[in-house]
Amino acid sequence: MIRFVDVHKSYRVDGKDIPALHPFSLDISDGEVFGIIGHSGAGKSTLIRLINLLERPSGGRILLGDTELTALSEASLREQRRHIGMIFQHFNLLASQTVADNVAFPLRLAGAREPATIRARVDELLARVGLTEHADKYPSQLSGGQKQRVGIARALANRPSILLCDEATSALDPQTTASVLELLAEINRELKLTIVLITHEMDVVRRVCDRVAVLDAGRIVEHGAVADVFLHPQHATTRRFVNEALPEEVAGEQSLYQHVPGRILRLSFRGEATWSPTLGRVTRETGVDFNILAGRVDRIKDLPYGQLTLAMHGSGVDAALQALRQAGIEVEELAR
Ligand SMILES: Nc1ncnc2c1ncn2[C@@H]1O[C@H](COP(=O)(O)OP(=O)(O)OP(=O)(O)O)[C@@H](O)[C@H]1O
Repeated sequence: MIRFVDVHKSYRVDGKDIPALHPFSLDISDGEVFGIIGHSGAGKSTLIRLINLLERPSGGRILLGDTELTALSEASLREQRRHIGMIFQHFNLLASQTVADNVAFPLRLAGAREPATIRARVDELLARVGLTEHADKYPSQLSGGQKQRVGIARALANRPSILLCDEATSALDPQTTASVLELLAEINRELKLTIVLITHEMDVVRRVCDRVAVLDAGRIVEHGAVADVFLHPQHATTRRFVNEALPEEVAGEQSLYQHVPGRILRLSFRGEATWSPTLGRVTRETGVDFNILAGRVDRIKDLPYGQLTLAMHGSGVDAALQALRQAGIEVEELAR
């Protein structure tokens, strides 16, 4: 468990303390993928760098399990940091060293000396990230996605229990982003390590995170399970992020439907409800008619979900909405 207790952080600029993170408390559970999303300047990098005390908090306590990081000596803190790996937006690889040597670097730093032992561990790590063939290349000979895979192998070298990802896919194209996120999800599943990632893209959160915190101007304005936050965003900032990840019709842009007759509804299906023919059954039973204005069926991590925007007609609409809700479908009325 990573635990923040009444933590806050200010930076001293021109003799004045400027708050970057207002006081907050937050728990991140072992083995989860936790996303922190926010616009530029919201405080994401500050927050993630507090976890390994690359930034020291101005107040409050940070704990890893039972260990209070904020109370440790420099030597003990160095030891604790071995349990925390980190990957970066711009990879931060050593340009003059081969892929294998980049991955070996933290092993040597931690005291490994035996070449055969180092080589065996590097081979294992490169196999995990799919770069066995590239061991003797230099970073300049790799694509962005391959560089980030080297970064991941390097971060895993000393078997950390926490992996911090600082905008790890922001410099990558969508397809490469998807494959790096898939690798992170696999690592989380198989090695059971906790992943904390910061991003400004809701789609990254949707694909890999279990829970998310939304940061806005140094405050956590919303946090919870990704499915809850994604399907029912409460705060204006969260809504903007979610809507960026959706076609505007599904996002429920009300102006789009001003001239559409009927009651405009958005239905959200989660899990098994996504696959059952509830809408057909309910409309038949209540005698209502509907037309589909927009829709999307996708996944939030491993959870299938669907969102449909409909116009519904007929005297049985209220009964239909009640039956849909009873069947576990979430219904919002956008306009009537
Ligand atoms: N070393 C520093 N000295 C002074 N101010 C800083 C320092 N680092 C960050 N800040 C300020 O703290 C606030 C939060 O910055 P932070 O980098 O944590 O945000 P962010 O959400 O990660 O932004 P970005 O996505 O642009 O990296 C900003 O106003 C920033 O200018």
